[in-house]
Amino acid sequence: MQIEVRELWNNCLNIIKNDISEQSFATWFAPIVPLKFQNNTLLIQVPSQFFYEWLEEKHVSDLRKAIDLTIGRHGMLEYSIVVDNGDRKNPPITFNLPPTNQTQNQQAKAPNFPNPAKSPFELKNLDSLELDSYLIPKYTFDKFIEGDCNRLGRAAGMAVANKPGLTAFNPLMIYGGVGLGKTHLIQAIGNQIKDSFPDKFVLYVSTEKFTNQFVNAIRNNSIEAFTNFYLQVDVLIIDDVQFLSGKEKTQETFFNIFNHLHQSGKQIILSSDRAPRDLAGMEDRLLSRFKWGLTADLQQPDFETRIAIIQKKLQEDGIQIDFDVLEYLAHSIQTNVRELEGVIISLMAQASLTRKEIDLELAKSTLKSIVNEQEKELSVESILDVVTNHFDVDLDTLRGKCRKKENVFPRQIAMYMLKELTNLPLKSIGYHFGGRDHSTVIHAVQAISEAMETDQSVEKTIRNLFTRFNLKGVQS
Ligand SMILES: Nc1ncnc2c1ncn2[C@@H]1O[C@H](COP(=O)(O)OP(=O)(O)OP(=O)(O)O)[C@@H](O)[C@H]1O
Repeated sequence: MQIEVRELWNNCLNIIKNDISEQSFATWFAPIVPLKFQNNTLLIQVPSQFFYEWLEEKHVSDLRKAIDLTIGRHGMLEYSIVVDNGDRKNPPITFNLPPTNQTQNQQAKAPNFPNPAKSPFELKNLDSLELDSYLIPKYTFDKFIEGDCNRLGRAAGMAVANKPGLTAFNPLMIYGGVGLGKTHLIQAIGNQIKDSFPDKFVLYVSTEKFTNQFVNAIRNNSIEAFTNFYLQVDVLIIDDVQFLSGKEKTQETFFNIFNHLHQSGKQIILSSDRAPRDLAGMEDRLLSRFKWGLTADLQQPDFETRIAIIQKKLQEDGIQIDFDVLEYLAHSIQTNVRELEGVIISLMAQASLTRKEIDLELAKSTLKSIVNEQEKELSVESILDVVTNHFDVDLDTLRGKCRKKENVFPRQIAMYMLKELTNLPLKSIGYHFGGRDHSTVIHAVQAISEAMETDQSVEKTIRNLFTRFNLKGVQS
């Protein structure tokens, strides 16, 4: 029986492995222990309540698929959670993973519109139906940390949420790079409107989904029903409009829907990964509509905002960490809030697995294990490694306070390289050299830049160091 359950679970793992990232697999599935298989029910042991909740929230569809393919559509899954004293909870918690024929998968997944039960094409009378907005409740303003990076977008979003369709911000277009909070912000607007104006029909839809619905409507000869459905929306939230690029027919239909809603005083909220002026493959008339209201960008969060975001996320899980750990995390992950969240989650998982406190050591080892190869190559450590090897100084001396010329020069080169090869702000570079302030870094960068102009050997040295990172030459 034991062998059978292990084999069964290994088969599940092989299926899941193909569907998720290596890191997620290692973090969330490798620690699971299969315990029993009986009456079509697989019992697995997970290390903590947090694990169980995470799997249920994020990997329900992966598990369902694996169970379907190994046990069959009637397969069930049960959890046993290891409690703090190392014992298993008894009886096991039954995981809410029903057989496929009464599946709840769709609810657990990202909004998957249209849902057959509520197909927009069958919609006859809005009043008689409870409509799904496809909003995720956790995306609220309260959880969206404000900083210089998002102040305008957040304020405009609040204004729109308070008076949908009645401000000049129509459409409201939020744009910005990957993982900077566009979806969170536009969903927060939708959630707040739903709270304050329960009668309004708020609809969130990704551009991809909108396009698929449109293509299906063409195929089913139901364009009119499709358009009519959208014309009944009071607040239309469309995510990732850059995906409309090059899709002329979808753009045309969207243009008509847009015009109609706008003229009727309905609110339109859009997100894009770039500014309207940079949206290639988009009809001019649509682009000009996008610019009618307010366009606000989300930028990379600054250090203080990153600290606040980390604090908030940990607070939500009732976890407190020392400021030096917070500072380390905020200095190490600069670009993307999603990445920042990923690290926090891995950190919590590691702490839960190893039953350790989240301290600097755990933060460093967790972070180290999740940076990808390219980042590894250009990590602070690797750059300092190249410099210390080249000049034959040890790391502590390089980072330390010694003012001897033979140490100052490599230190200034290291600062220069960090400035050139990473996106780290000057303050963070200083942090890696015993907490020196940004003016020391500016001075070092200037000194090396000038030396390169006047002294060919310095220029050659830098060139050599850069080639270690497969860069063709010095970036000016
Ligand atoms: N200011 C913020 N405060 C709190 N959480 C944030 C903030 N900005 C982003 N996040 C979180 O970061 C994660 C990524 O955000 P989101 O998915 O909204 O980014 P996005 O810009 O839509 O990314 P993509 O371009 O990949 O679609 C989410 O979990 C979100 O809650």
